[in-house]
Amino acid sequence: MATQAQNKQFTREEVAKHNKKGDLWVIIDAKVFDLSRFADLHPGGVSVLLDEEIAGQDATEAFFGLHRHEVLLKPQYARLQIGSITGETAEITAPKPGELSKVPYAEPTWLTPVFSSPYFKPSHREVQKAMRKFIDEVVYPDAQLHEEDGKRVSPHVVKAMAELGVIAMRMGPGKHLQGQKLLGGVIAPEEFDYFHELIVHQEISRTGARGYGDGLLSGAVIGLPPVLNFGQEPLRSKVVAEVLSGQKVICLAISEAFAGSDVAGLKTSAVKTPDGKHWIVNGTKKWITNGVFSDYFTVGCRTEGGFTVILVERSEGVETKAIKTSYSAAAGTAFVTFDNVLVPVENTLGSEDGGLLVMLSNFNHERWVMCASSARGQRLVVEECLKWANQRMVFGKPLVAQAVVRSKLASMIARCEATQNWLENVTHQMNNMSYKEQSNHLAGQIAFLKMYCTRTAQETAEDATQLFGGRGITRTGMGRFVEHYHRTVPFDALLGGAEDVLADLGVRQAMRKMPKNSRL
Ligand code: HEM
Repeated sequence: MATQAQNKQFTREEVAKHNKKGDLWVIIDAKVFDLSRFADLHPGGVSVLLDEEIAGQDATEAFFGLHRHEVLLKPQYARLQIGSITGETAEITAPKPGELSKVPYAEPTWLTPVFSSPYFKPSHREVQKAMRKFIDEVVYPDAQLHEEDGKRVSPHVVKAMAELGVIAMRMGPGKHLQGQKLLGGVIAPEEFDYFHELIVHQEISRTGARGYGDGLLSGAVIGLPPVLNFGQEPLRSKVVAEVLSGQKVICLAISEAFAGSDVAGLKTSAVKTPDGKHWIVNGTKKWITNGVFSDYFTVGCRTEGGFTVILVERSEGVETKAIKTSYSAAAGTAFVTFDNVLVPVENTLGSEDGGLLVMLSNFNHERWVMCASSARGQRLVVEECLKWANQRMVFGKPLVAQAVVRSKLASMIARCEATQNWLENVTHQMNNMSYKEQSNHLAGQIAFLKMYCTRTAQETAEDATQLFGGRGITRTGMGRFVEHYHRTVPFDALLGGAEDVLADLGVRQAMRKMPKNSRL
């Protein structure tokens, strides 16, 4: 809110008199700023402020060519405003928490005025509204802070996510939602479908903080379903309740330095004790998201007759070390070692030697979640690029006046729209198929969708970096989201199956369904 001093009115002529060192005012978007004392502290230096086209003048265009709007919203800079220009009103406003963006293509069509959708009902909009407000107000500030300092998600965010049922909603529709007051009662658990879940993931992805986003208990999205679907009572209810309430953290521990997409090549072993009451687990796991701060590990193990999934609790013999990856340490990415870890046989998830089924039934949902986030991440970059191309002046014209820039924007927008539309179609199929049918019919579709999402995401990252130039490789300032996106986008192309592996899977699935009587 404007202070009394900020309500003062000045003419442009009055402002023009304050144009020297020690007495320096500028106009930005009809607001008058006194930079007299700030000039020496200005990160961009003093000389640029003393330029005759800036000092005492309207610096709006110069300012927005060099700074993000958020600079003016920071309290230490906002208080430099001393008033406004008589008879003029500021035009540039920051989006309010929870608001939809008005920038074209910054929202999917179902959230764009006048457009309609066959898929989304009023309850989806209600969930979207509640999620956006929650993300903007509670999660976004924490995300920006910890993406940078590498610390894990703050306890107040975990608490709020648990209370609003966000952790549970990220696991999809199902019995685990029963008894949860989702988003304070905005949606009944039995009404919750895959489109509601799609919204939850896409709103989270808007934080533009990829490492923190994974640190936001993504381990549960992939590590808890095996417990939920294959765990034995009473362990199942205990672990599910602990994780959904945010008291305990779980992760999925499958990939190893020895094998990633090649599940059959895993070396971590589980051998029964002579009395048959325990497993003894030995081995290592690598790139385990949330592993650093996990209490439970859903572990893929080699067993005598094949492959078994076992829930290992953090206990003697379990150690986790942080791995430095190209995104934030807030994700808690770990190298995990199991050294003669004793685990009760009741912790077996699914049947002994039947671990492949446990893993495979998890994959479709996991990959679809990644598609949801990836598609929304691309859209965020489209919005950044549209704003930049519009406000950045080059050769005396906005960047968007260049045909080559428009061509890049066109490709970005087309990829983004194609991805979201395919994603919505797949989501509709998920809503109308049983879990088993999904495994049978959607594994190929989802594999191709993920391959397409992550390839197009990388193309968009490249194009965006070109548009932002040096700022696209700078971690602060105008291009900070583009730099971040370009640096972290390869994660999506690797997690949940590398692109080439998924492409191959999709084609093999299709060939299996080829009719025997079909010929050219
Ligand atoms: C209220 C007035 C201003 C404030 C609070 C301010 C603040 C800042 C801050 C925080 C930065 C660091 C980069 C960032 O985080 O975006 C910066 C950089 C810079 N500022 Fe300002 N600034 C102001 C006005 C201006 C004006 C009028 C100019 C005119 C030319 C200017 C020129 C620059 C330049 C050249 C940089 C370096 C940009 C870069 O490294 O890409 N600033 N300013």
